Parts: sequence; structure tokens; C-alpha cells
Amino acid sequence: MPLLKENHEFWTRVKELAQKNIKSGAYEYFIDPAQLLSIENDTANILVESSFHKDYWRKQSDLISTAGFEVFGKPISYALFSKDELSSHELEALSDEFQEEKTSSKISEQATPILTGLNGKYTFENFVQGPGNRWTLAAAVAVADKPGDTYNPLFIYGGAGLGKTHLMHAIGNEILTDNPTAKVKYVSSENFVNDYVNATRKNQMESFEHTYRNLDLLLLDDVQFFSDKEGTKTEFFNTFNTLYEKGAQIVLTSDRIPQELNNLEERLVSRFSWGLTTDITAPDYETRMAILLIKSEASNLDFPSETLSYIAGQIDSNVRELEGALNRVEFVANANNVTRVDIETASQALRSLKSQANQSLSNLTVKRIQDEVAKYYHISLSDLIGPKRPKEIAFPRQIAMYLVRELLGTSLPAIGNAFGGRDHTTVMYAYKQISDKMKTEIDVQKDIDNIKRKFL
Ligand SMILES: Nc1ncnc2c1ncn2[C@@H]1O[C@H](COP(=O)(O)OP(=O)(O)OP(=O)(O)O)[C@@H](O)[C@H]1O
Repeated sequence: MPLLKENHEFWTRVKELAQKNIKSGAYEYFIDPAQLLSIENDTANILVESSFHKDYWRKQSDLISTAGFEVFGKPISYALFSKDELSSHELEALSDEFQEEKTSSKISEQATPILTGLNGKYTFENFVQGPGNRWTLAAAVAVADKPGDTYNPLFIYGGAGLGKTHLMHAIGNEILTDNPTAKVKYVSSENFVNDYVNATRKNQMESFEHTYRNLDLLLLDDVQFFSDKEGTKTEFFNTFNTLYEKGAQIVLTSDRIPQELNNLEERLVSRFSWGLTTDITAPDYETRMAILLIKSEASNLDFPSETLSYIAGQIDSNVRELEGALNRVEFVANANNVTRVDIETASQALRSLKSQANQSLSNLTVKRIQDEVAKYYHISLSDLIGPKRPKEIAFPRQIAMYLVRELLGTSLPAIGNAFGGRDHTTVMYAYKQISDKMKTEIDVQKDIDNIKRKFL
């Protein structure tokens, strides 16, 4: 039976995820008024306003399962109760425990539990070892075994989609399994900066420092995107020093070595090299095969090894893309009612992926992408490529930059030029922002799909 503190953490996480993925009107109407009554036998009992709200909540199983995995490391199902169908007695019976624990938690020292940010699905067990990641995996296991003791900080660098984030989560999950009370936090550099900016704005620096400087393990992802604002850098420098001096473990990732992090000052970069700097390179064929084998086991389809070998031969530099290719093959096989996936089906699926890109290549231009994106978001082309920065314009601009990079493979400086002479780092940031959102935000995935469809 999970503790109440975790219940709170779970519910906060559900709402955070909903805020990210659901339009604000729907969030305010359907999600915000709902209450978590209790969690019993891995089932969250949720009270909603009416049976109409229930229908909406039934489609939100992703929110519950993601938050369940992140907070409890296991699947959580949910039962819905609407106010109009529950007697006050039944309501009391369901919520007693939660209310009771809620009262006692108010007395406990910390009002807000640390949100670990960890995703329970990334573990050492499901990370495939290969020549490109062997030493980094060994270092990560050593760090999880003796945090703060072996390599501190551990700095992992390498190209996109090669497993850096996976290993970070695995370290955090392992440490929490060994010591469930450890104070662990995974955060992207961007979110660290956001937390800091919000804390200064709301006058909550004490609470910010309390959270970050008392950690046993800080996992900071993508430090190449760290803001170059002075206040944030100083705060991070101080956080780093405090944690390091008290022997807390720090793990950092980046797409480049510390010495190439031009956004950070020398004194910080040199600290990154105090521990161990280690890289991940692209998986070789055997590793790709092993990854496909593990991932395909979760499928209800039969993948003969020659089919996996075919897929492994098509995608060779990015595990995220390899997973995407497998998903695409599964999708096409299911659509064609195929249960045993042969090479023909796989090649058909991957051909259509490629032909989509090829078609785009043949008649697509930067200008056409800009026009379609501007039209889609109801803004003018001059605003899209001009200097304005409000969110309603900055977001479509990031989408357009992402699509140009994705569909045309245009270089970063050339994209910068096509968008009013912006610096290539701005384009890189935009691309990363949208790639990240594509992983978690359904609305963004839909927007990108809708816009892409106009080019086919
Ligand atoms: N060796 C591996 N074994 C199993 N899965 C892997 C391996 N390497 C990567 N993956 C999977 O590939 C996907 C991408 O990995 P991850 O997000 O960790 O990449 P990354 O290096 O952090 O990329 P980015 O820099 O773009 O954020 C994840 O789903 C991860 O589980």
C-alpha cells in the first residue's frame, strides 16, 4: 500500500502531465476539479464532477499509467466515481483513508514532496550493452552502486537517441530501489532554469534551494541547453558546489564534451571534469538486433529474426529512430492483419517512411513549409520569420524550424538565415524543444502530423 506522500506526488504528477498534454480549457473543466480519494490495491479512486466528466477521464489512461510508473514504478489502474452517483456515505468510505493521511501529512515536515521526475520504465535490466556504450554503462552501474563515491560527477555525452537519458533514469531508479528514502531528482537543464526563474518570480528561492541543495542524487539532462543567464548559472554553480561538498552524486549529460560547452563558464566546466567523462556512440549491428529483440517481445506479433535483421540494417545511428522503425512496421502489419511479420511487410512499412520523405524532398521548399505553418497557426508569414517573441508566434516558429530540419535536412545556419537571420543555436534549441515535445505532448504530435499531411 503506497504511502500518502506518494499519493500526493502521484496526483500532482497526473495534473502536471495533463497540463502539458491537454488544452487549457479542457484541463480546467475536466481535470482540475477531479479529486484523488485514495489508492487501494494499485487502483486510484478518482472523484469527478459528473458522468459526463467520467467519459472524458476514461480516455486519460495514459496520464494515470505514466504517473503511476514514474511515482510507484508499476502500473496503476483507476476507478471513476462521479458526485451525482455516489451517496455521501459511500464517498466517506472511499475517501476516509486519504483524508486521514492527508491530515497527518500536513503535520509532517515537508509540505511538497520532491518530484523525482523519474520514468520507471528505464532500467539497467532493459538497457542493451554493446561496444558503443559498454564503459558508460559500467560507470553508471558503479555510480548507482556507490553514489557519491566512485565517479562524481559522472558526465555522459553522445549523439541523439543513444541512451543517455535512459541511463540517467536507470541510475535514479536503481538508487531508489536500494534506498527508497533517497532524495533523487531528474531534471532537464531547461526545467532547472524554469524552476529557478519561477522561484525568483514567486519569491520562493528558499524552497527552491531546499529542494535542490538537499538532494542525494541530481540528474541533469542536456546541459548544452543550459541558459547563459548569469543568475541561473550562478545558482547552478552554487547548487553544484553544495551537493559536491556534501558527497551527493551528480550525473550530467550533453551532446558534446564539457570543454565544448560554450554556454557555461570555465569554472563550472572544469568541475564537470573532476569525476568521469564518458561517451556513448552509435550501436553496432548486434546491439541493434538485441534492442529490436527486446522491444519486439512486447509486441503481439511474431518477428522472425531475418525481419529484425532487415530493420537493424536500415537504421544504424539512432536507437530512438530504430524504435520508431519497429513501431512503424508493427503499425503496417496490424493494418494489414499480418501476424507473422516478414521482410516484405517490413520493407513496405519502411519504404513508405522513406517515400514520404522523398516525396517531400522533391517538391518541398523552406518557403512552402513556412507558408503552411503560418496558415495552420493563423499568423502572418512576416511574423513567423520576424523578430517578435510572444508564445503564439515563437511556438509556430519552432515548429516550422523543426519541420524544415526534419523534412529537408537543411543545415542549422541556413535555417537560421531563412528565419530572419537567427543564430544556428536558436535553431538547434527550437529543434530540440519540438523533438522533446513530440515524445510527450499529444497536441504537438497532432499539429506536426496535420501540417505534414499538407505536403503529401
Ligand atoms: N542500449 C539501449 N538499450 C535499450 N534501449 C535503448 C538503448 N539505447 C537507447 N535506447 C532507447 O532509445 C530511446 C532513446 O534513448 P534516450 O532518450 O536515452 O537517448 P538520448 O541519448 O538521451 O537522446 P537525446 O540526446 O536526443 O535526448 C529510448 O527509448 C531508450 O530506451
